[in-house]
Amino acid sequence: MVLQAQEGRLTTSSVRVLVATAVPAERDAVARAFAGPVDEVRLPGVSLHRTAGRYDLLAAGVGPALAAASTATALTAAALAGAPYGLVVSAGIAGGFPPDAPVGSLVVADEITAADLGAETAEGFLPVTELGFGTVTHRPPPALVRDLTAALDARAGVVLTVSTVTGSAERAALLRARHPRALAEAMEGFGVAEAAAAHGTPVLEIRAVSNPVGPRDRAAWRIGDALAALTEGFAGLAPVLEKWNPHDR
Ligand SMILES: O=C(O)c1cccc(C(=O)CC[C@H]2O[C@@H](n3cnc4c(=O)[nH]cnc43)[C@H](O)[C@@H]2O)c1
Repeated sequence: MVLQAQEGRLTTSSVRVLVATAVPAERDAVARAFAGPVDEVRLPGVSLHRTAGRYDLLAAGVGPALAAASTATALTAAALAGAPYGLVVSAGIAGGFPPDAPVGSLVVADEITAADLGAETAEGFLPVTELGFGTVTHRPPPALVRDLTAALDARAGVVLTVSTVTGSAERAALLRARHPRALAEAMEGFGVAEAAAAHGTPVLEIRAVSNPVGPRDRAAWRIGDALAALTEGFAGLAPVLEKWNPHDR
């Protein structure tokens, strides 16, 4: 690892970054932000696209379980090779809660929260934490979230992880009532964050909004616009990471 003096502080200039998207189209949108060739690295169970710089891109699968399994595989392989990642980024398109996260906008998670991990009871939904288990929220490094939000002209807030895409105004309102700071919902962030936490690795979630959270209208999803916003977001991420001190949590 190369340590450099920057504005009087020591920063790490060679943190390796694992970016986990759900599908190859999202992974390729991230790749377009980086110049130079991309090499394929095959591991048991997953395949990485390695950029000329410090980024390994992984199409980790749809949903929190497969995303966690794929991310854990990549993290373990890197650790065993003696080249662990210093940061994991969950990235892709997402539903945005109107009016705070409009279609085409970028959201950086300051909390990554599993919205449906718990139990329905007569008194309503209880998260697993209230049942005495585990966790439902991971918090990315606040300084990095702040700097990225400013650099990307993005919004910072809670990004929910759901196993079922919201398809009604009622469900959208219920989620917002339970999570008033929620800006977006997607299906992988919490799984990716659980894998990162198991390795003691900081995590980010960056989402480009392709559709409003609410009544299902799949034909209206602006996937192309969201993928373009994702590419732009990752182009802006690199300079912020250059300055990031991983010890600033
Ligand atoms: O059909 C395509 O060309 C295409 C290109 C890129 C991505 C997709 C997906 O379907 C990605 C699925 C992925 O998107 C997230 N997502 C997007 N909107 C929502 C939502 O409203 N609620 C929950 N998740 C959403 C999610 O992370 C999915 O895994 C297709």
